[in-house]
Amino acid sequence: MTVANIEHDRDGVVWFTICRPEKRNAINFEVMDKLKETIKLVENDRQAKMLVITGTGEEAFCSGGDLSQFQHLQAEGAKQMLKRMGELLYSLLTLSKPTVALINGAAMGGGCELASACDFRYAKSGSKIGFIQGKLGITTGWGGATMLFEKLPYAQALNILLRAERIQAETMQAYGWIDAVLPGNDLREECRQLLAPYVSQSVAVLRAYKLAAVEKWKSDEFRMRFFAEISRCAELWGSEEHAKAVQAFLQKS
Ligand SMILES: CC[C@H](C(=O)O)C(=O)SCCNC(=O)CCNC(=O)[C@H](O)C(C)(C)COP(=O)(O)OP(=O)(O)OC[C@H]1O[C@@H](n2cnc3c(N)ncnc32)[C@H](O)[C@@H]1OP(=O)(O)O
Repeated sequence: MTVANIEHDRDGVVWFTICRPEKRNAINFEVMDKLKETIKLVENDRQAKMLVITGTGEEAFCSGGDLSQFQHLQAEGAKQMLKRMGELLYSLLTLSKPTVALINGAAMGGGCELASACDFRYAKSGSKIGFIQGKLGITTGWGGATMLFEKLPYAQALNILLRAERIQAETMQAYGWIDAVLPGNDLREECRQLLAPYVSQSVAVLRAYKLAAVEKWKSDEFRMRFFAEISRCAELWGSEEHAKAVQAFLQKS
């Protein structure tokens, strides 16, 4: 059973679907490998115009890191895992083609960071969005805070991170993090309708505009901030608060 599906639309849209509904599309090392492969494919495929990332099922887009797999990671192992996914989201953020997170349900923890690395976020009405890492005794560990501070007004970004709460998609739209709330009767078709004006442009035009946007994130200063956030999360990873919070979650399940 594959952990992710990659599909190519005739209009140049590449669809990456996480296929772990039994874990609410949690990200493990296999998903990371598939995502890395897809980002490289979209970057190098002249026919690829856009990348859409979504999840399988009605319940969740992505529930973040796979706690059942990552709970056993100690200091160095945790740091390597966080940096590995951080590099992936950095490459997604700076991909030279427009990207979309199609939020088909709950987005929690690193799932919100995955969506934050995309250019657009379209959410099914009623989806819950949770930068809840603070409640686990850690911070965002895949660059999510740095990206939020880049994409939202400072106080709004800090409000979302410090609250560490589950927030309705409609509210996150008012905050400026969600770009469109969709009925979700046929979510992919509703997404395709939003993308139609974009994919009518040539790959060269889409790529040129995206590069105009991401050049600023290719600076050493931005990368330093992005990976300093990850190092701070790694420091908190070993805290007793984090261990207890993870165990509490896994034992409730
Ligand atoms: C690695 C760091 C990273 C970062 O922030 O940088 C992180 O993402 S840390 C992880 C943060 N994520 C979470 O804490 C989210 C945990 N999940 C949930 O809050 C809920 O599952 C939710 C809202 C996504 C969906 O709720 P729902 O009621 O629909 O489902 P259940 O909670 O009953 O879960 C069903 C089933 O899936 C398993 N599950 C869900 N999320 C994860 C996860 N992140 N890792 C591993 N497993 C997960 C859950 O244990 C249940 O399994 P079952 O065997 O059926 O009991």
